Amino acid sequence: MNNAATESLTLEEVCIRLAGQALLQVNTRIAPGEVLTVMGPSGSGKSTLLAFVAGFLDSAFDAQGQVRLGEQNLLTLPAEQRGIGLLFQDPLLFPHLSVTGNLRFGLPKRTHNKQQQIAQALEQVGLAGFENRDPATLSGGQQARVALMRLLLSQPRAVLLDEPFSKLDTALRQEMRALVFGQLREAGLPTLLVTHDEADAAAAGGPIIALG
Ligand SMILES: Nc1ncnc2c1ncn2[C@@H]1O[C@H](COP(=O)(O)OP(=O)(O)OP(=O)(O)O)[C@@H](O)[C@H]1O
Repeated sequence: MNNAATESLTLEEVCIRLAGQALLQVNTRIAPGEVLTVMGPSGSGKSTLLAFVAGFLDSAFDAQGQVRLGEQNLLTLPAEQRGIGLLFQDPLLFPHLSVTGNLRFGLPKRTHNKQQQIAQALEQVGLAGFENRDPATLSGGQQARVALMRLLLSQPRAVLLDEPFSKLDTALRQEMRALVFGQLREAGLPTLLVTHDEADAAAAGGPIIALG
């Protein structure tokens, strides 16, 4: 779609504390196109780590360390300027907007050929001709595909995935893993995946760290 990204996402000596107790420690570098999987029991701090990187960590936590994209320190930037794309278990499409409206929302304001980019994005995920559909009329898998393309059209510099396949049925889950990881690799995006599912980690094909 666009030129592949070339930046690494670096989490250097990250230590997050809650009520005076260390919750998690991470020291890692995610290469362009690589997916780092974070696993761990409920309450071990997986979502907290994503919130820290994305820029919306609750003030109940005390965080130390550095987060860098390429050479840029992300921690001094507000969430909306970090260039981080997020995918959750729910596609979170805007129900009052058509598929096109949702994808337009992802596109940077000054994009030329918006309609053409949207049509190409839909074609890439087997949804050619779905431009005017209402999200409520799409299947779960179709909604997940639109959410993925909205993310990619927003030209993020890194991606965070929080249990992105957990609400899909088994067959669809396998298909979406291949699609999501394939697209992220092709786009060269460093990606942090939080999951409980070892098959997700295997499909991601990258290193795994365990919290807790
Ligand atoms: N806003 C908050 N204020 C205080 N404590 C919080 C807050 N959010 C989460 N916690 C606590 O921080 C710890 C880590 O929570 P977190 O949601 O990161 O875990 P998780 O590994 O993502 O769990 P799960 O797998 O269940 O989603 C938990 O003990 C949780 O109760």
